[in-house]
Parts: sequence; C-alpha cells; structure tokens
Amino acid sequence: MKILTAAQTRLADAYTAEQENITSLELMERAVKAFLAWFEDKFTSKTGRPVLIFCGPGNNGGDGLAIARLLHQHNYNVQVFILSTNGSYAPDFKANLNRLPEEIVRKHLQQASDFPEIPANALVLDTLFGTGLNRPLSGFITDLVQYINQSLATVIAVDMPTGLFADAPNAPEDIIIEADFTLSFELPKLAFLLPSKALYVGEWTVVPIGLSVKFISQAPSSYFYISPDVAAAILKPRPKYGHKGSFGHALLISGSYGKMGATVLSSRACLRSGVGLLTVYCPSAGYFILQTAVPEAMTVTDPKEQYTSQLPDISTYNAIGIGPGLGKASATHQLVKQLLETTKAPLVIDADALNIISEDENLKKSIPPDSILTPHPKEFERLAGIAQNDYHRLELLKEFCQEHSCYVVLKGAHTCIGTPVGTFYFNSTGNPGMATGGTGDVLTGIITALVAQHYSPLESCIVGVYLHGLAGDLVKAEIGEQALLASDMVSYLGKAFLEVQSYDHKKKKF
Ligand SMILES: NC(=O)C1=CN([C@@H]2O[C@H](COP(=O)(O)OP(=O)(O)OC[C@H]3O[C@@H](n4cnc5c(N)ncnc54)[C@H](O)[C@@H]3O)[C@@H](O)[C@H]2O)[C@@H](O)CC1
Ligand SMILES: [K+]
Repeated sequence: MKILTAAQTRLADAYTAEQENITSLELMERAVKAFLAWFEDKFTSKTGRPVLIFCGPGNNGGDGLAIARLLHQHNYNVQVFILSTNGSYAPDFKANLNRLPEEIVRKHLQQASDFPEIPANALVLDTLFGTGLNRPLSGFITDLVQYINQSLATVIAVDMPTGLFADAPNAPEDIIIEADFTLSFELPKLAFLLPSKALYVGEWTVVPIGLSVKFISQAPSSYFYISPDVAAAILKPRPKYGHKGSFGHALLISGSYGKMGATVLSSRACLRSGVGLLTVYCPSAGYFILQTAVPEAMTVTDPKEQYTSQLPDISTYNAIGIGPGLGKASATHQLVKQLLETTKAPLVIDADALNIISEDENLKKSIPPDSILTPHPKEFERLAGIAQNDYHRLELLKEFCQEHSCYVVLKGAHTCIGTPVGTFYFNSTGNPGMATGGTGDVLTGIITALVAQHYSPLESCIVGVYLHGLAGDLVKAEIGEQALLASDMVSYLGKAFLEVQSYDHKKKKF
C-alpha cells in the first residue's frame, strides 16, 4: 500500500471526484459513511454516551457536521461545537451546516469561556483540522486542544489528530490532539508510522473511500505500508520435486558464553522458515546445547570455548546470518572483518555484529553490497548517528542505505525497511508483547532462511518482518502480550506462513 503526502491526497480526492463525475460534497458523504460504519461497530448508540463533535472551518469540519447528521439519524446524542474563525468556512462545510437537523444542539466557540463541559463518558470527535493543516496551531485553538486533551473523554480523531502534520515534522512544543483512536481515509499517513507520534494518533484504522486506484498507482512515492497482499504475492509455493538443496543452505554465526539461547532461537526460526539446510557456527561451549536443542541443525564449533574467533570455511553457503548473542571479543571483531572482506554469500547482520561494525569505520566501508542489517533503534544510532526526530531518522536511514548499498531493517512498532534506492517499507504486523528478549534473534533466523531460499534482499526483508510480526500477533491472540516469549513466536511461524499463503487476492482477505 502506497503512502501519499497530504498534498497528493488532496489531488487524489479531486481526481476521483472528477473521474467519477461526483461533487466533493458527495465524496465527503462517502467518507463520512465509511467513518460511521467503523464508529457504530465500535461504539453503539445504546451506550447512551454523549457525542461531542468539535468542528473546524474546513473540510475536516465539514466531515464533522456530516457525521453529526448521520449519528443523529442513528439515535446518538450529538452536540456540535463550531470553531469561530476570522477566515471563511469551506463550501462543503457550509453545505453540511445547512443540512444539519435543527434539533442538534450547536454552539460557536470564540473563547475559552465558551468551552463546554466534557463528561468523562463522552465520545469526543476531533474534526477541527485534518490534512489541510499548514502551520502549527496557535492562540485560542491551542487552548481548546489542551482542554480536550485534559478531559477524561474518549477522543476520536477524524482523518488526522488536529495539529499533527501528516508528513512533516512538528516542533516539540506544538500542541496536538492526543487521540485514543484515529480513523483515517483510504491510506495511512506517514506520521501514523513514526514512533514519537503514537501518543497523538492512538489506535489508528484506515477505511477505504474509493479514491482512484489509477491515481494512487501512478502517484510517485518513496513510502509503502506492507499490507497482507504484498507479503502474499512474494511468498512462492515449494515445488513438488524440490529437495533440501533447492531451499538453500544457511550458515548462522552466533553465540557466546551465556548467550547461546540467542543461537537456539535464531536457528529454530531459520529452520521454521523453510531453509533446506542449516549449519550453526558457535563457540565450543555451545556444542551440546545446539545438538540437543536444535537437532535439525548441523553444528560446527570454534576452537574457543566462550566466543567465536576464527571464520570457518564459508564457501558453500547460500546465505550467512551473523550476530545474535555474538559478543564483542577482539577475536570476534577479526572474524567479522574477515567475513565482510571475503564472503561471496549474501549477509544478514544483526546485534553484536552490528555493534562491532559501528566501532570501526573501515568495517562500515566493507559492508558488502545488498547486505541486510537488522538494527534496533539504539544499534542504528551507533551505526548512523543520533537522530533529532523521526523524520531525521528516516533521512539517516536513507543516507546509510544509499552510501552502503544495503538494506536496513530498523526494528520498532512499525519496523521500517530502508533500501539502496531510497524507498521505505513500513510493517503492518506485530504488537508490544514482542518487545522482549530474543525476538530480534528470531527475525534474523527468518530473514536468513528467506535469503538462502533465493528471495531477493527486499523480498526477504518484506516477507520476513511481516511473518515475524504475524507470528507475534498469533501468539498474542492465544496468550496476550505480557506472557509472549520469542520461542512462542517460533512455534507460531508455521501458522503465520499458512495465513499468508491462504490470502485470497480477489476477496482481499485471509
Ligand atoms: N477533499 C475531499 O474531497 C475530502 C476531504 N476530506 C476531509 O477534508 C480534510 C481536509 O480538508 P481541508 O483541506 O479543507 O483542510 P482542513 O479542514 O484540515 O483545514 C482547513 C483550513 O484551515 C486552515 N488552517 C490550516 N492550518 C491552520 C492552523 N494551524 N490554524 C488555523 N487554520 C489553519 C487552512 O486554510 C486549511 O485549508 C481531510 O483531512 C478530510 O477530513 C474527506 O471528507 C474526504 C474527501
Ligand atoms: K481532525
């Protein structure tokens, strides 16, 4: 799924209306009906909760007025509050104000003393500003936004939380609606996918409103959201006459004393992701652990007991994963250096292997092209520098991937894949239960297995992060977030594969 800018979204709206020969007011009605279906599903009118709708002067406010009319028809107790501004009101705002049934209580807000009492059980709809925001909020509007934020009510932002830019940085001091839910139209906005914006966006959902598929497919964008169809289209069936040689031989260089668990998790995930053969290279202390815990893997040990010190023969592998639990012994540093300088097999580089590379500029320069790096934000900071904000982090990600011709899987709530051509892919699966030790090792195993099976680096990253998050979501559905373990995710990888493979492209659902 492509992510468009606010400006492109406006053009998509206009193009769609023109192509379908409908007015913008009719398109607004379509959007509002899509909102209503979501809203009624979540908050039935039977709860009797008052719905307070705060409307700005533009089309976002127009949405609010149309929503007020429809909710009133559906027996909700609706009150409308209209922002008084010096500027004019949008034509579709005026049209919807004219259509607002007389029985609906409405009030103009000019100053703080006009603000209504917001009951704790109220549902507040934020339709003050949407994608038309072109400067930070100021003056009286910030008082209103702070007043709403301080209330105990459930806040639902329509299209965008007011004050948040869809695709540009906000200043730290900007006042922004802190929504519990955001219901947005057609496509997610870039801001929804950035960690520091979660406070404002809350739980977000996108509903289709039938914007032109042609416009969206032709619109230039560097940002993509990994929807299920994308992962499903990449995953290939295993050919009937395939044998273990057809599915690649992976090498995993991993483990140090006290961290052999990382090797076990990574190896199991690799084997559960369809690799034909797996060899693990670990310190000699890991021999019995690996042979017992992962009998499907072949184990080759380093002469050193507690850490790896010598690069083994790497001539026969289709992919090499390195890093989980590796430690940073100076001999291991040499091993990493030798690997980077001599490998012909594609690399997946994680954890301490990344930390070792971060500490040596020459190593950074010798990252082979098309390698996949899987840092968490702190590891990425060590590699590429400190980001001033989420947008700056994306810039650093782009620069790093272009400079080193590599793919970086920046792990987080919406894991972001950076590519050598400057595109970004944000993951849609996963949950906070996965913020626990070992889940990164699982990801390294999955991606290494996919690369070994001859998926391209980008395909391996996209399907890898999607399956990883999906396995986490399947575990969450069984046992919740708190008890989720990385090893549970390995157990659910099979179901995650099945779910992706069962995607029905026609019906667009699993
Ligand atoms: N155009 C369409 O066909 C559709 C638009 N939709 C809605 O329309 C919204 C966009 O509407 P608009 O483009 O009218 O923009 P908004 O309603 O977001 O903002 C209205 C106007 O407020 C002014 N403004 C911007 N920042 C301000 C600030 N900080 N303080 C005070 N005034 C400010 C600008 O002049 C802006 O055009 C979307 O977010 C969505 O909710 C939906 O109804 C779907 C269809
Ligand atoms: K809004």
